Amino acid sequence: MAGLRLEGLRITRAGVPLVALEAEIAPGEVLSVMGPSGSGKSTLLSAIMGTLAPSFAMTGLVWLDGCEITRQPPEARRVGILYQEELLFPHLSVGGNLAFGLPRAVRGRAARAARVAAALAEVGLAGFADRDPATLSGGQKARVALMRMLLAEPLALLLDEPFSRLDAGLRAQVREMVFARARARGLPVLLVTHDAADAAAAGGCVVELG
Ligand SMILES: Nc1ncnc2c1ncn2[C@@H]1O[C@H](COP(=O)(O)OP(=O)(O)OP(=O)(O)O)[C@@H](O)[C@H]1O
Repeated sequence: MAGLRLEGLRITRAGVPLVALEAEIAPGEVLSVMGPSGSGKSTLLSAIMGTLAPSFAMTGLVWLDGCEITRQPPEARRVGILYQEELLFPHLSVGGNLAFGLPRAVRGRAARAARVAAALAEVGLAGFADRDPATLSGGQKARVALMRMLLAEPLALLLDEPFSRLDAGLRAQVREMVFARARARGLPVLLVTHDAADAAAAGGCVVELG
């Protein structure tokens, strides 16, 4: 099936069960994962990214658009992730940050610049390519981080509390933008959050860990 599927996923640490999850996220849908601190939310995201620390053991399968990717190295997985912090490269311009996300297959200066310009325009930041990321507001940084990740053409999107540092008004605005851009591309989204309002805004199913 298209989308992200976790089949009988079980993660243990020193033999102790931490995460057990069965889930299917269709293209354009969101699954919210909630649970107390330490319940394994970030560990679950690492398992999907392929970056699970060696102290954990995992069984079960991860499927992406019908391909089983459980043992694929992280760089081969077309999975995008946004963290609590935007993690923009401070030594690159906004455009440089965006170009970093572009696949190598997009060749030629003009073609790459056009993709970057279109991505900026898509989130209302036309003309921002030469700006220093340090001069952006929190909401603008969040939009750049989103588009850098989407320019890499992921097949699924993982969100590790990316709205938690934004204040209430901005939070709703950025959240809507992330979900809308993901829906427009038909991406399955797995959202980790402590906030019931985030999960409600996502509109999909909610699972609780722990
Ligand atoms: N690299 C690691 N090696 C061993 N144990 C780890 C490692 N990383 C996390 N843990 C432990 O695994 C458990 C789950 O951690 P995880 O970060 O997945 O929780 P979380 O639900 O994301 O928590 P929070 O909401 O606080 O971010 C915790 O008990 C944590 O201490």
